Amino acid sequence: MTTSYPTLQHFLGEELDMLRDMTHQFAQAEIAPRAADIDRDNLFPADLWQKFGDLGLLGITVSEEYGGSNMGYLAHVLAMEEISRASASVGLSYGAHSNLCVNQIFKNGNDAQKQKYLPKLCSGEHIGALAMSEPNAGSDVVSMKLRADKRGDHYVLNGNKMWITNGPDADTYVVYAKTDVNGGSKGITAFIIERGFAGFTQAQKLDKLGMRGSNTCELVFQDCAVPEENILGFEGGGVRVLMSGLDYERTVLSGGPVGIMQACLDLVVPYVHERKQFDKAIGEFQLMQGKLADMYTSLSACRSYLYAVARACDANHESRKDAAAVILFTAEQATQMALQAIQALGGNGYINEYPAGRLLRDAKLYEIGAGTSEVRRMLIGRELFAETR
Ligand SMILES: CC(C)(COP(=O)(O)OP(=O)(O)OC[C@H]1O[C@@H](n2cnc3c(N)ncnc32)[C@H](O)[C@@H]1OP(=O)(O)O)[C@@H](O)C(=O)NCCC(=O)NCCSC(=O)C1=CCCCC1
Repeated sequence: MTTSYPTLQHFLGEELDMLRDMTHQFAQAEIAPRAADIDRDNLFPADLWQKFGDLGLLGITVSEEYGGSNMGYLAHVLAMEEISRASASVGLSYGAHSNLCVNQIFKNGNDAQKQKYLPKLCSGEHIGALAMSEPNAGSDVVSMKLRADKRGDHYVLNGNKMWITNGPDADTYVVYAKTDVNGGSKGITAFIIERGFAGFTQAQKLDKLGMRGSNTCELVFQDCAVPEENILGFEGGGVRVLMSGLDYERTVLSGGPVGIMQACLDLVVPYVHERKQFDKAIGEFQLMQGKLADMYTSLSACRSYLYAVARACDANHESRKDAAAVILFTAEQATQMALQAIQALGGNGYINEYPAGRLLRDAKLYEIGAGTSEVRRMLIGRELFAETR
């Protein structure tokens, strides 16, 4: 692990260690120095996408024939963690592209769709997004209202999507719509939509509390004609695409909060050596050492759980319960750790010249996006109860 102090070694093996170190070097050199500007000025750094592509990070779960690097979910988590450690905003947009869009097309697309869309998404020529939530369908996602009516060999989409990460910047979108408004979960179908399809527009950009370099917007569909070959999976099969995708999404995105936690420690450890009060470094005080201990323990537990869940995905033993549990735990711990970082830095923690406030604002997103903490608790409890009936 490339830190200035020892952390728990995970013995990931040569290939994964190299990937983590390479991503770390790149992210610290090319992203971290820009993180404050990205946040302050709402800058989406599109120039990074080609570089991510060159490093093989965009199609990390995709096989080589479609332009991917075929390294799996633990690799994806490591990349997500190191990018988010440098800038959580960039990490979020990276995760939305590479998991929510690219991995969904790879897992659910037919060969023609994968040939058409994945090489450009994996190289960074195109940016990806996924559109699930609507103004009145957030946690209750199955109640979505975006309609897709069949007309001959195409579908006509009408309605809108809300809070779409990468929405303003993407070229390729995975979009869920109702092909049977009375069909409940069996009425949902997934489509691949391209920027530039007539009747499809990227509307108002949303002004957010955190993750400010990751653009979010509303998408509007007005008589938008989509060819039937752009159905991802099959008509009426979208809920399976959506729900199974959420399991991978929750696992991979958990690299975000873990990266934020590492960034908190990266900030606090040197600070408690440099900052002197009562004629000694504040790290000499037991109360500060207690804070360091809590932060270290929390990060190590989150990281270890996350790597175990990602390894299970790589072994085709993904679990809905653990996907929900790992993001529940890492997200809540990251928010608490960012609060600890602010407290450890005292007055400096409360001014924007230092990154502690940004880490808190960014961490909070992970208690809401990809399912709220409440939905995650409901899912874990429901699954555990059902499994032990
Ligand atoms: C858990 C939940 C709250 C509850 O669902 P219900 O009870 O309505 O649905 P239920 O009865 O659980 O299931 C429906 C069908 O689906 C099948 N299935 C379930 N899991 C799976 C699975 N793992 N694989 C395959 N099929 C599955 C299930 O069998 C059922 O089919 P059936 O109707 O019986 O034919 C669900 O809706 C949920 O999770 N919401 C949070 C959405 C949510 O997380 N957005 C976040 C969007 S925002 C976002 O992602 C980001 C935000 C910002 C950052 C980037 C990401």
